[in-house]
Amino acid sequence: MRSDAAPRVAGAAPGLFAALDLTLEPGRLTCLLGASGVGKSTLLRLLAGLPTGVEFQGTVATLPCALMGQDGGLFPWLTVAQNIGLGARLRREAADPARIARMVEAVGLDGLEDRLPAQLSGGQRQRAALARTLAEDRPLVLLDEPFSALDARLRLQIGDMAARLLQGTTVLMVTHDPAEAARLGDRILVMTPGGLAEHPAPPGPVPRRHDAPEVLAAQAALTDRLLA
Ligand SMILES: Nc1ncnc2c1ncn2[C@@H]1O[C@H](COP(=O)(O)OP(=O)(O)OP(=O)(O)O)[C@@H](O)[C@H]1O
Repeated sequence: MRSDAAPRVAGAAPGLFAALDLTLEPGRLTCLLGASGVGKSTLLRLLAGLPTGVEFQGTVATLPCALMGQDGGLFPWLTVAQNIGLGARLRREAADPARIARMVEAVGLDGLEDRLPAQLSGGQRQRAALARTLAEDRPLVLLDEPFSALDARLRLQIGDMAARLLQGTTVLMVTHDPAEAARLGDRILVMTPGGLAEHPAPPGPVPRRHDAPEVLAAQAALTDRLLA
């Protein structure tokens, strides 16, 4: 879903990160990288209006959003299809079976619709959680390492698919993978305890080819930056 409003987080979390000012570009996919524990998930939760467990002094302006957290958040007693349609059910809207079927197909879970999360592999669970997030069609989508459990081939396929489906949506995606950021980020940000820094994204629309020279160069530069 499109929106011209720009979500923004401005403020500091004492002991975690210094004052930062993040304004997301409407309709663009922003990738956020940074060391473990620096506060990336905290930023997502602030934008989602959820408790963070840390003190935050500042302001948040956000939009109705869909958040895919690191644990996926699937309900164990609901099937894959029921989990994907859960948002509609919670809003007391009729679930749209055609939309659910499209999402199941998009993440390659055909035939597994009636399984419970415990009957799926870790990567399949992650794909089900992604399908649920994409099915929500919110103007802001927050993804916390959405492809971390996937093998290299699925990472490319599902990442490309998600970037296409989310075209025009404002997205903040946390990833630890410089290659993913170089392929999928319209904009790339690196978070440190000192705040946020812009890293130049390769040219061209996302998803970019994984082996394009500019993408490989951006991946290498980003890796160097994260190792510094
Ligand atoms: N509910 C909570 N209560 C107390 N502290 C928390 C809570 N959630 C997170 N923290 C702390 O806040 C800090 C930032 O956590 P956060 O999950 O935002 O980091 P992250 O950058 O997303 O890390 P990772 O890349 O490992 O997922 C960590 O030191 C963490 O221990």
